[in-house]
Amino acid sequence: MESFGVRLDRVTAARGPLCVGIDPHAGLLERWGLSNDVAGLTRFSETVVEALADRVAVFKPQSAFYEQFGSKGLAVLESIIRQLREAGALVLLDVKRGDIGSTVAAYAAAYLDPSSPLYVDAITASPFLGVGSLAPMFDLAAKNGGGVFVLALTSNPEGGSVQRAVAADGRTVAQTVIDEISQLNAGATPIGSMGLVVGATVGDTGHDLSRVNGPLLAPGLGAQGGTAQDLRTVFGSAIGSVLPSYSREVLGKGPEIAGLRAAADRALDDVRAALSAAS
Ligand SMILES: O=C(O)c1cc(=O)[nH]c(=O)n1[C@@H]1O[C@H](COP(=O)(O)O)[C@@H](O)[C@H]1O
Repeated sequence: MESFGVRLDRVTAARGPLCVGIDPHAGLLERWGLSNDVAGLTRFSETVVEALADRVAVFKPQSAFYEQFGSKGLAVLESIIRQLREAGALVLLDVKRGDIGSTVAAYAAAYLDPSSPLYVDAITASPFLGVGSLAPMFDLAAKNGGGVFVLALTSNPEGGSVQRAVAADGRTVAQTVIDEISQLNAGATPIGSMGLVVGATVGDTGHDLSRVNGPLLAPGLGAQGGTAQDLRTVFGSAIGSVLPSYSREVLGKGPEIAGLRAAADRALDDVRAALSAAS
């Protein structure tokens, strides 16, 4: 099986470096004229699939918005994961999982084992029980051509108090995460399969991202105030590995198919301009 890094490189070369988050907030459902229930969730999700599945490289459904409707919500999630993947996109499921190693192995089986109903190309993970506790995820991802995106410097204002705390060896917690993920990606070409999450809102991080050799997911664009121009400041020389991610900024332009497509095109134009200006 080809690695996630190889597959990501190919799909972003063909479709452009863009991730669209699928976050069916109650407020968005209302704006789209949909009910805040499973029927509304289904209609919303299928409209995003119809508008964008064949043109955007990566989709990041936010699991929480599906989980809140129980098994019926998860059935919708399973269905759109399948449709997005059949349309040639990669699915990065935003679940931010993390636990002790033996439990992490079960999360890995849930999302990164091809026989699972919720199998996806990659997931988000939380490293705050120790990056090493995520090893079963890294192992299963590597075995099956999957990816794991580990939180490093998140876009929310509260993140810094934990992530920028200085550990006993003088590095910040975030730099420790960055360094451990860098080791997992060492030597991979064209890019490794273990990613990091660094928010577009965090400014000049003061952290060294130069050796990650893996994809850098940048959420926080649009609704949270980050702009494509900010990416240069945040990522510096690592900007070539950035996967910019927009949710509400694109979804807010629905429910018309044309509106969603125009918003995704605009986002891609913005990030392309920012990434090429930097190279
Ligand atoms: O892991 C993430 O995707 C994530 C990390 C982070 O630091 N900040 C962040 O906003 N996210 C997610 O990215 C999405 C942002 O949505 P918008 O603000 O609408 O673009 C949400 O699903 C968040 O859960």
